[in-house]
Amino acid sequence: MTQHTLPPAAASYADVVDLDRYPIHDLDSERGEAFVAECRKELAEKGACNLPGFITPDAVAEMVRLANELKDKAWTSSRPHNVYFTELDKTVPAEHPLAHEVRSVKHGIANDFIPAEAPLSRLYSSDDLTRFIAAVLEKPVLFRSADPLDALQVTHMGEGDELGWHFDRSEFSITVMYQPSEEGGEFYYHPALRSDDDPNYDGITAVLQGDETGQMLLPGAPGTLAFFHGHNALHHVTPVVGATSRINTVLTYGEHPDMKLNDITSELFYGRTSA
Ligand SMILES: O=C(O)CCC(=O)C(=O)O
Ligand SMILES: [Fe+2]
Repeated sequence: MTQHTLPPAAASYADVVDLDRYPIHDLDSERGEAFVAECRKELAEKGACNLPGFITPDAVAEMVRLANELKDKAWTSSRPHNVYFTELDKTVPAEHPLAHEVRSVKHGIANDFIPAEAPLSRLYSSDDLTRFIAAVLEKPVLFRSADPLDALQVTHMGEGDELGWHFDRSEFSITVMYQPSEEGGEFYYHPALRSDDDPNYDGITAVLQGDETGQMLLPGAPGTLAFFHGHNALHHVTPVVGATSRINTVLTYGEHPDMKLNDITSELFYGRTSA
């Protein structure tokens, strides 16, 4: 790896990350390497890696303030789907994962409404964060989203909103929690419930029927950054209870540059396309 970047005080995100605890600016040092190794170990063992207090309290507070200020810009997406986000298969029994529909409702504030100087926009645009994410995921290189709407978006979930059980289309996801709801809004997952070799329809059907065996809870305190293998871990967010919105961001990365949403997905999440 190349020697790089600025000392922490000069980094454009120095006020956003607790760099004493999480030295993403110093990955080539001994403590940086040890930190990455710990993250990899947790991700391998639990299917998720949870970094509480990653984002500083001031940066969290500013993101909550911005999210509330921009709330009326949010686009509501509420289309039912199956766990794979594929066309429902009418040839299988109704309880089969290919046919079973779940409910998801969320309100997304597109990247183009969020100021470039917002704490998370500054962090997301830094190469140090991209390098850190790639290092934990053991990728030689990763690219940030190039989508004008989807790059650094902020999601609100209000009372009654939820995300139904699903597998992510992407291999992994990275989330940043700003504000949990008072009750509900909890992220549960079943690590490695399927694999490339085994679709495990019976195991998925059991979860869809309410079986909680092997279920894990990803804690979501304000300021937490979490990695999870959402492609093989079935996961959901339970309905939000109470007047406090659950507010978070899903950070998007890919192995190719110029990554953009297709028009159908862009319309679904943001009510428009960027072209
Ligand atoms: O909001 C979360 O915690 C998870 C979001 C998620 O699962 C997704 O966007 O695919
Ligand atoms: Fe997901």
